[in-house]
Amino acid sequence: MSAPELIRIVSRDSPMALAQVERVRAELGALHPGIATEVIPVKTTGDRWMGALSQVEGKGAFTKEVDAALLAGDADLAVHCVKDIPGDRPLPAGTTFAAFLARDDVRDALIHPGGLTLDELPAGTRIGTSSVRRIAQLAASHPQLQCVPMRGNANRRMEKLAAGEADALLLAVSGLERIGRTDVITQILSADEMCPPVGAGVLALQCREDDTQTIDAVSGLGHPQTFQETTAERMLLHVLQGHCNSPIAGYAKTDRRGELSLRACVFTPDGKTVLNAHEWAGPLTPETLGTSVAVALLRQGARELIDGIAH
Ligand SMILES: NCc1[nH]cc(CCC(=O)O)c1CC(=O)O
Repeated sequence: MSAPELIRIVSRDSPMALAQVERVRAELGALHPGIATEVIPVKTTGDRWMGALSQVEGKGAFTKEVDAALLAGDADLAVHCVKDIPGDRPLPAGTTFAAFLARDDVRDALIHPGGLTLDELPAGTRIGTSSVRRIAQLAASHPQLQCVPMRGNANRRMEKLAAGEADALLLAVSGLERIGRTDVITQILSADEMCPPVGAGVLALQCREDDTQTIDAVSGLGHPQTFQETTAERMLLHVLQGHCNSPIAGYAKTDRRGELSLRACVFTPDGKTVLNAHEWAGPLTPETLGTSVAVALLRQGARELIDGIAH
């Protein structure tokens, strides 16, 4: 199969999303210098709507319009944060993952203009985040702090912080790296203090499943270890069937010996109940590891907990 002359790349139009596309273009350019690329930015429902995501299409709000452009043939390749791709339903029919790029930092960071750490923040400090995963974990570890709703892309959240809408923010380290703003970080939270979300720090390349020309051209950008980790995490999310208000964390990690393990937690929104499971893959495939950890959480009552949260 001959390589395509041009690959049209569709993505959200936030500064972070466009930086992600530039990474893809750079990696693709190094692998296939002969392929030209064109960027097609689109605004998604998730970018326009500043209320609760559960009031729009929930988790699909950041991917719907991008996937529609891919399926309509207006673009050949979609770049998504895996974290933003719904895990409780299959990918849109007719599309497939062609590659997962090497994983970036999975951790969350605190941004506090006064330079304090989480432990040092005075009671009542307002943390701007609408993430149910961050809210639940913070309620469990730092109940004296108060979360206030905060949506919008990372640059806009920093503007809102400067305008006094919150006293501090929690944002992904990888996102801040992509927009060149690691300077605002005052503390990086370890994955043990704040368990990352499924797909943290991973970019997915999605194609039409019949477009073997583009799939073949971009599949060389895939990172095998990231593929294994992401596959285990997404299977966990699929089996748990979480909804857009489910506080779920899941983090698969490959150690120095190459051994894959998966930790996952399901919380109540108030952080008072924390279900926790951790397993090593051993001979299991990543899919089976994800299923096994999900089953361990279901045995602890995850179904009742997830279904008990309004959405
Ligand atoms: N919810 C938006 C979003 N989607 C992916 C990232 C970060 C980058 C990543 O984890 O791939 C962010 C920003 C954030 O949570 O701070």
